[in-house]
Amino acid sequence: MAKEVVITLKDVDVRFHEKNRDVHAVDHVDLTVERGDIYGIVGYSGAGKSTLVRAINLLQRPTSGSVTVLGEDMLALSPKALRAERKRIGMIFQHFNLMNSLTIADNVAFPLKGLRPKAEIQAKVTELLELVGLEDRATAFPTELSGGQKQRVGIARALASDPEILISDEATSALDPKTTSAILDLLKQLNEKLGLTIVLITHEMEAVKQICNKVAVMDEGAIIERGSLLEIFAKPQQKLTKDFIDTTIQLDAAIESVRQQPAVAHLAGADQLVRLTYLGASTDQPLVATLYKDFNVTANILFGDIQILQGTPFGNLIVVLSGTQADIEQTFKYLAANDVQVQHIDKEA
Ligand SMILES: Nc1ncnc2c1ncn2[C@@H]1O[C@H](COP(=O)(O)OP(=O)(O)OP(=O)(O)O)[C@@H](O)[C@H]1O
Repeated sequence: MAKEVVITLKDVDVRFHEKNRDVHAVDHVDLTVERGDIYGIVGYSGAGKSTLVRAINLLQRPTSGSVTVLGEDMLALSPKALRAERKRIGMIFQHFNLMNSLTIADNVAFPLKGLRPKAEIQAKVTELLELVGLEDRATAFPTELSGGQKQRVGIARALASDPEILISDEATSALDPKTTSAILDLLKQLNEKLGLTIVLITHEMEAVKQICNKVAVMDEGAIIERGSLLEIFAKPQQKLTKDFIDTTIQLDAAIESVRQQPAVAHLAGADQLVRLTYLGASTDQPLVATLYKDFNVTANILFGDIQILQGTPFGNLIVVLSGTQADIEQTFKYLAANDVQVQHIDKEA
């Protein structure tokens, strides 16, 4: 059964006119998000990610295009109806945006103030603080908390009105890697437990890799590539996408150190230094064994990295292939037929 679409952006364009420059921040973007997705939007600073996601709840009105969220044509709503609709779309930010003069409990209660009876709000706040693991910090103030704890408060506050969608705008960018990972785990739990749909914008492919099921890559206001996480990691088409993926395996550093190894300095005859990338059932050992058994080509593994993406192995090997030129060519054909990507690496930088 097709999943319910909860966000549809059609031909969304955002332009800013400033005194000395015109900025085309979002360039005719189409985007479809289904219920239960954790949709990552990755791109460098200035790519237009924030502007794009702010168009979802109309914090940023598009210059043109249409925005449909949870069945509502957002641009057609009255100010009152838009306020109500925004309650269904929570948002968390890089710098948490907490009020330092209020306790943690009051920060979380803030969006509900005056909308529900006090006792009900109190019960809701207790429930939310439990959900994010901060039940014992209700009376503390934001300045007494670590960055990770502050983001947990941000998440609890964003969930106060029981939104169906959560927009995360670089929510882990100010956090160290361990805390980032814990916050991402929390988002994943909330996605599973509450059925929350999440749109996560980030400049870190590592964050996308950890929890997203879909990803779009943004550059200069446009989405240049998109697909399921596995599709994108298995067969990235654009150079920028490949660069982002390579950051998750620290490939540049690996190539650098591989180039120092004697096996590379003394490559013989037809020997080739290549990177093999594969996703799925084939693992490095059968692959390497097959190359030898069927093609007489040995693969000397100089670097190996295997990660599990949504339960599927994603492998990257840097190997020296040794054999006759003809055998190596047969090997490349075999690898291509088996969906193993081959990338040649120069032995010198
Ligand atoms: N209100 C605004 N007025 C003028 N220009 C803006 C405005 N908001 C964003 N821009 C410009 O639009 C472009 C895209 O910015 P945006 O913040 O959406 O990018 P981003 O990918 O989210 O980057 P970052 O992570 O640095 O925020 C940038 O050139 C930015 O300077």
